[in-house]
Amino acid sequence: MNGLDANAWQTELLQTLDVGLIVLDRDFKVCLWNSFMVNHSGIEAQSVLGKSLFECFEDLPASWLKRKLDSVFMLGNRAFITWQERPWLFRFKSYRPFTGGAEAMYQNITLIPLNQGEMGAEHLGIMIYDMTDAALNHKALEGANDSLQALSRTDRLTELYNRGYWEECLAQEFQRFLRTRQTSTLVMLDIDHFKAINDNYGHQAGDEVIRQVAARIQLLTRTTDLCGRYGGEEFGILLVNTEADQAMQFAERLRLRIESETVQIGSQLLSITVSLGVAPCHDAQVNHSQWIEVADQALYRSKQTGRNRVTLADLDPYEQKQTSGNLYSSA
Ligand SMILES: Nc1nc2c(ncn2[C@@H]2O[C@H](COP(=O)(O)OP(=O)(O)OP(=O)(O)O)[C@@H](O)[C@H]2O)c(=O)[nH]1
Repeated sequence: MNGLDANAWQTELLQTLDVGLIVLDRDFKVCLWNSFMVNHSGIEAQSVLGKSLFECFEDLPASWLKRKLDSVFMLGNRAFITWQERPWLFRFKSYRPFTGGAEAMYQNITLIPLNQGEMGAEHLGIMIYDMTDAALNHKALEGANDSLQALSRTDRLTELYNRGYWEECLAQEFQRFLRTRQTSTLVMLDIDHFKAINDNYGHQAGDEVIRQVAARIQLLTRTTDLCGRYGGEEFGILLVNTEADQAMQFAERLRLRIESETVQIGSQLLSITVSLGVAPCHDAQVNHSQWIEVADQALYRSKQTGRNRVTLADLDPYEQKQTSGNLYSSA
């Protein structure tokens, strides 16, 4: 085989390669434009050969790309641009049926210095790899992981956080309090006489009451607050960056809201009340479990003293303030 033949089949191979191939000179003028580029850009080689790439493709990120190309020309090192860094350089449609979901073809780019001399490379090859399948698979996997993570944190009945994840958040918040001394306050809430609802109206009615109480909690809290289902009909609400008096006002508002809105079960309208315990984070608590314990004691006190009320925990358990109806009182 002579040199001319070798040149011919090498050119033929480059033309049919399923990879985009462009060769540029130092003025960014196009010296080679293979059939992959013709097929995907819709622009024939004779329309771009001898012209500046940046004149032919005005939507290229010119200053960013020129910087990259110049450094390959000068330093003579290869450079890579991945689809994660920049999804595409040339905005090509993605035709393959499997990758129909992609807005455009995802690309990995390799920049290769060619004809290296003392003054750096004289030419530069740009290779464009179609990464659409890999990128979409990667994104689908990420999406599935996100959904799985959300599912593993969520209580199925109420769509609030489940106990495990909510406690993790509380433990983190407790650590943050130790570092920053910024007070957050915990509100524990339990539905009153819930067993009677189950007994009188059935378990499904009980579930609906739990769902409705959760919906009201979600409605009255901010997105930064962390609401979880702690047990059957008990909920934990962590009010981030909130002092005890503001938390008491919140808890009283929530209590009133639940008391004033009936829950419809079939043709019946049920009146629901809840008891609450409020506990700000405090130095006297050694960990988040003690924090829950203190709030739970205040909740227990609300139950003991008649239910449908809010009790503020005190480090001295005999010094608890309460609200019931519209009145604040001391126990
Ligand atoms: N429907 C339903 N019931 C539940 C669920 N989890 C726990 N329970 C029931 O909730 C009831 C809780 O009753 P108790 O702990 O005696 O409390 P209570 O009747 O609310 O009384 P007080 O809290 O003292 O006002 C029990 O009957 C549990 O079986 C649930 O997911 N769905």
